[in-house]
Amino acid sequence: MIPKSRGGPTSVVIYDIHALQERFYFGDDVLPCFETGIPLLLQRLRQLPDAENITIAFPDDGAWKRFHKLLQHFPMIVCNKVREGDKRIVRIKEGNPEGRHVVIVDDLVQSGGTLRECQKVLASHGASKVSAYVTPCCVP
Ligand SMILES: O=P(O)(O)OC[C@H]1O[C@H](OP(=O)(O)OP(=O)(O)O)[C@H](O)[C@@H]1O
Repeated sequence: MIPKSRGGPTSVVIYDIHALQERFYFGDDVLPCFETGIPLLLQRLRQLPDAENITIAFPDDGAWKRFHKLLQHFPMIVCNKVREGDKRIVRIKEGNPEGRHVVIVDDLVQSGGTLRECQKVLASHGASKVSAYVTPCCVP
């Protein structure tokens, strides 16, 4: 329960909301404001000693659609992901990780299976280092 503030509805800032319909979760006493954490990621990437060797990877089309415009000055890798029961099968659809520090950007981590499988496929195609950035993180 979020109490109303003295000035009216309380503002709640949500970073990288997973599904836009989740904004209707709040009642009239809450004013949700939508932001993205990508500027923080960009700031961090600029500080890295290998900033010139960064490639961004999206584990699936959903992540690509959401974030690619904000990261378009980096080389990119787009993957395909299919779920089979509890398994996630990730394949590279376009882009080349060879010799690159690849930063996976996704819109959610839940079990970590997608990140793990994505890391494996990037490493097996020659990525020199794999990191990940995800804003909403549901820790079971
Ligand atoms: O950490 P995990 O348990 O692997 O879950 C995280 C993944 O789940 C969602 O994708 P989903 O396969 O549901 O497809 P979507 O992109 O259409 O949401 C989300 O986009 C992540 O890629």
